[in-house]
Amino acid sequence: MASETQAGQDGAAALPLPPMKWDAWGDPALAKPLPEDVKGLLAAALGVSAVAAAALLAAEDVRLRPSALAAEDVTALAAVVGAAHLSTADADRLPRAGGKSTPDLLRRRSREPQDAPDAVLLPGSEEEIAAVLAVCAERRIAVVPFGGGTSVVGGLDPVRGSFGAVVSLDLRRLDALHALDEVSGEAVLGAGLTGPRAEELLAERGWELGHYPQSFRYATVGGFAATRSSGQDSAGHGRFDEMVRGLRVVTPAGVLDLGRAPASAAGPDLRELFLGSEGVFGVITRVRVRIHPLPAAKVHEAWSFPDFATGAAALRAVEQQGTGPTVIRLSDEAETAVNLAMTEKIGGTQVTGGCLAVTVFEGAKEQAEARHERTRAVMLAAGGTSLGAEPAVGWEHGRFSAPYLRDALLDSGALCETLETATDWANLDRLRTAVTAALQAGLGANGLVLCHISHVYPTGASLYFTVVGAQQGDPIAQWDAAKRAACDAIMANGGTITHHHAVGADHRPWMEQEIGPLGVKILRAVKDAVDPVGILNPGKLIP
Ligand SMILES: Cc1cc2nc3c(=O)[nH]c(=O)nc-3n(C[C@H](O)[C@H](O)[C@H](O)COP(=O)(O)OP(=O)(O)OC[C@H]3O[C@@H](n4cnc5c(N)ncnc54)[C@H](O)[C@@H]3O)c2cc1C
Repeated sequence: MASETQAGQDGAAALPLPPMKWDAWGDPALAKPLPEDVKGLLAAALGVSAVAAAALLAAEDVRLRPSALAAEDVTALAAVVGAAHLSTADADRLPRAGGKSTPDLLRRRSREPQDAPDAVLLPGSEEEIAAVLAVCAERRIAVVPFGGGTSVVGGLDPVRGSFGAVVSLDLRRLDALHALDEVSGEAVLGAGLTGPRAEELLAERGWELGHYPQSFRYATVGGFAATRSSGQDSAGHGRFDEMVRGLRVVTPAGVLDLGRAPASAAGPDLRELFLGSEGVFGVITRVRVRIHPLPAAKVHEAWSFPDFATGAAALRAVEQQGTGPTVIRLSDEAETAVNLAMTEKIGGTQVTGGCLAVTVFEGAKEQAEARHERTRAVMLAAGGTSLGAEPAVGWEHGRFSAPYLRDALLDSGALCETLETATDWANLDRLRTAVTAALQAGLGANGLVLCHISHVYPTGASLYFTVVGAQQGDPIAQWDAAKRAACDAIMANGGTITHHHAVGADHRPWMEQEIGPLGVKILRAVKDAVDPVGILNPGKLIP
């Protein structure tokens, strides 16, 4: 890596690196190239050509903009976290340069100078975080809280805003299980715990949180809370924000400890202000969550529906009758046809025609079986045909692998990205049709638009779109145009700008339409109260 950073600060990483590769998803050992037959299919059906793909760069060839942190700022911050927990080395800045959206990954391939935080700090306690925020407010340095680094909405963009420099506040050292209350079924988790580590610590005592987003292996507890994340088991365990009983948040104006009782009538619930606050109002340091005993049994069943509308009606009936699946999801015809729900079978023989649905049930053995039987009856009555357990087991087996597939697609010259929204059941078809049409128009005739439902509520559901097309010209601009068209279609057709990916920088232009000008004014007023200098995560969430 070449930059004109302060002398001696270039070179080897001084801090522990994030576990993910800096320019791709996850563990490089698990990355797989696309099989030749899938490449052939992509070339024939979508005109995808590997020639279009910008090559990956070696880390040494990346040029970062130089660190703008003054020597006195480095000294002041090192006095708080310790010199061993601060770095301005490019090798530490590069892996915190952004999140893992497709534009993020494509930007990492650029030979032009890339944006990166001016320094990385690893605080070890709430006191250190409070002191870092005080130094940054006084010295006018912006701060981007960094959890697992899996944002797909530009939530980690190293924006300096009106400040002279920006630092990444990597929260990985807040990784303790602080308390486990087996009587109430609650645990207090450090914000920097990754999903697997949190589950491991709970499992040692026989408990589970049950939050499994596709980014589970790398995302953190603080990140889940800061983005209102939703996991694949949301039908059984709820969204992450529904699991949160309490939060500790360090703001530049002081510390908040929110959530005193299982329920309260003491005015508006301030936890809600910090859930989904995306590092703009404060740094979440601890999260008190509802937990449940590790399930003793699991039952799987997959289903085929003749079309998406029939399948969606079945999911609605299951949710409205409360029959209790832990997982319930439905792929549309296009997603079913390419076997996207079962990553390891992509491009292979079709598992079913029509639309594939997956259900999983958990709990004590009798509970899981009873939930399965009740749900089964509703699915049959709604026109479903059982495919047995195997396709649902297959989905579960490959459920964290799809992001590796995206890397392989990008390398092969395909453009691949996702977006999501939610609406009421009565509006689901209208919204899906409008967003599909907008994405299709944005990608051109050869683009493939796939959709699934993966989160259901008594009154509505999420819609998750995956697009695959040929990279043409500047793929970042190509996706930007398609995404803008889709976001406009979402707003015009009664959807929310995001169901679980959050707002970040990418959805910020639509926030005023989402919550109205008075809503924006309220968020700005809260920002002024908790972060009067405005150092926290500039350019995100609030328009
Ligand atoms: C391949 C892939 C699949 C995904 N699948 C899902 C999914 O199934 N469900 C889902 O909900 N999301 C999903 N996401 C999105 C992402 O994983 C979530 O938004 C996740 O909750 C982010 O957690 P993180 O720890 O990685 O946070 P980061 O990406 O590090 O940060 C996200 C935002 O929160 C802020 N932040 C992080 N930690 C804190 C903290 N402690 N205090 C204050 N602010 C903080 C950051 O500043 C940033 O604005 C996916 C992303 C990818 C790349």
